[in-house]
Amino acid sequence: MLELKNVSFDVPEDASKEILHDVNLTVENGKFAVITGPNGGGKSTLAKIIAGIEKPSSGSIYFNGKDITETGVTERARMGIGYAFQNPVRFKGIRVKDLIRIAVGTPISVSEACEYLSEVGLCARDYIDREVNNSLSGGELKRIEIATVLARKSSLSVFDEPEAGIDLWSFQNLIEVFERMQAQNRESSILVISHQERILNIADEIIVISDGRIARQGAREEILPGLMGSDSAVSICEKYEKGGKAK
Ligand SMILES: Nc1ncnc2c1ncn2[C@@H]1O[C@H](COP(=O)(O)OP(=O)(O)OP(=O)(O)O)[C@@H](O)[C@H]1O
Repeated sequence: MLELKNVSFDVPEDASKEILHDVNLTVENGKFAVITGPNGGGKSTLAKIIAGIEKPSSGSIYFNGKDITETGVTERARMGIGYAFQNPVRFKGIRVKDLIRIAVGTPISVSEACEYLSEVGLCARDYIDREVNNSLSGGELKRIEIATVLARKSSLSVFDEPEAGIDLWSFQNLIEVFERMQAQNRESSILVISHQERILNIADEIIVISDGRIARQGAREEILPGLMGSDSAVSICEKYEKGGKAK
């Protein structure tokens, strides 16, 4: 279980600019939680704090009862927190198969590495020996990164806008990937940052972040109807950008 208690974050160079204010959040084991809300609300910052890339200015983070506030990204990965960036990093000189092997953490065969690529809809033989550099398209890179998170088999997997740059077919595949992840390990949790209605529709819990604060959080059945209001997930952003509250 992940717990954030009174987490705040201000820009290191300018302490007067607080990006997250007093965030309290719990993701129980086995849950699929989605964080949504308007652009610039603080979602990616929160994901980076959970992954250990950024340290909160105040507050505490607990993972399975252990205080991990001071631990860095590598240690958190070892503890079972996987993270996929909004904009994945390119690694010149590293091949896709190496990246997957690093994620698994133990030596694996090429065909085992290929299975993870197939999971995200990539034709494995076309990609397994490719370098993770600028020659990969944004959508390909995004899917390869999702494959590495699958390979990690983390107990908590955090995905920052996994749908960004992904075509419609792959998007449906992505939903199935999440469903399979949870079916394979009922205790594993997934935390996704997304604006997509189809991802919100499969969430157990929805957390709305606006202006650095949790505006709403609760079960999907409770939160989603107020967000959808008119007809689409776009209304989430519009409502909050106008300073409105979800009903
Ligand atoms: N290092 C930084 N220095 C200054 N401002 C920052 C820094 N990091 C983030 N911010 C600001 O903090 C706010 C929250 O950013 P964040 O990326 O967390 O938002 P988000 O909710 O993920 O947005 P989006 O939906 O557009 O991805 C934004 O206004 C952003 O410009």
